[in-house]
Amino acid sequence: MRMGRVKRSPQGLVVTDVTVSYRNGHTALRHASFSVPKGTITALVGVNGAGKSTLFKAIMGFVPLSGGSVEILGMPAREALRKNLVAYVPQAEEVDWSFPVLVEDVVMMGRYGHMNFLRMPSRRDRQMVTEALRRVNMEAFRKRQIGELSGGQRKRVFLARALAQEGQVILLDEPFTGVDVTTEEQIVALLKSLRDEGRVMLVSTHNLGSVPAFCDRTVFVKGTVIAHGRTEDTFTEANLEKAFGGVLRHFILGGADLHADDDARQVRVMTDDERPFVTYGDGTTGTVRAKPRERVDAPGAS
Ligand SMILES: Nc1ncnc2c1ncn2[C@@H]1O[C@H](COP(=O)(O)OP(=O)(O)OP(=O)(O)O)[C@@H](O)[C@H]1O
Repeated sequence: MRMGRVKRSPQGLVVTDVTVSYRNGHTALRHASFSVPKGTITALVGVNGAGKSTLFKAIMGFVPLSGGSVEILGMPAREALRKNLVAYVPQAEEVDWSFPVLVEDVVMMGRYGHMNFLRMPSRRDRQMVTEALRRVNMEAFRKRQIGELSGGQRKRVFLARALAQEGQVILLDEPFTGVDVTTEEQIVALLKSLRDEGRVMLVSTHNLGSVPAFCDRTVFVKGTVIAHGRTEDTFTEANLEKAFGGVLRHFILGGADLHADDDARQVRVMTDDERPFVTYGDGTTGTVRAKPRERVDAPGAS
């Protein structure tokens, strides 16, 4: 009797030895490798220009790879993209907001890949759009022009488009930039519920403080992947130093306890088990005071 093949449970995303060079000859990523299991939220962190967006573009097939490969849900990236399994929520700057289009139309774009060439929305398509708008709390805005919305509302609309697409792998480029605390909390809650459905979320962010609070895994990027793995193992002072180097100041690690502190201009981030504390410029140390509603961006954040 022949034994059936043992089917491995597929990884969410496997990036192997990826190199990307732009047409001007600049190599933005060299030999980048990491993997992410299904049902996880992964943070992609690094300074401006580290290559985070390039990594997203490489996964989406927007830029050609000069080397390496990307596997998504156990299949080559091209196949997963063709099957509409990957959704991308771009940075706000990449979108032309003057283009006159209604919120519901933007979300319906997520359904295009599921429609035939005539692009006539079916009842199911319309239901999916309504459901997606409901999940991001934007139903009331469906007839508004996208250009009339606030930054946080636009983010939610693009997240709704990803949901309408039924993306199993969702790439979010800086979802918290220009977003108020309540919207950030709503987005985080939504990402957690999507994770519990077994989806894969990759989130590039400057807001290092919130990473330990909701990201299961962290990928540190600096022209390549310098560290990756479970957040509790990788979110260490050594990796933060490597990724953010000498510019590591003006922010304090501490998950929900993150706070800005005028006295802490020359902060070094230290982690003491799970309880972070800070060392000030003058060498004194302190524990982190709770001030959870404050956002502190890494240096160089736009
Ligand atoms: N189209 C392009 N042509 C040439 N070089 C580019 C192009 N896009 C990005 N780069 C360069 O590649 C490097 C990585 O850029 P990328 O946008 O991936 O960084 P990032 O980590 O996403 O930065 P940010 O946090 O500012 O969004 C930078 O040095 C950038 O100048």
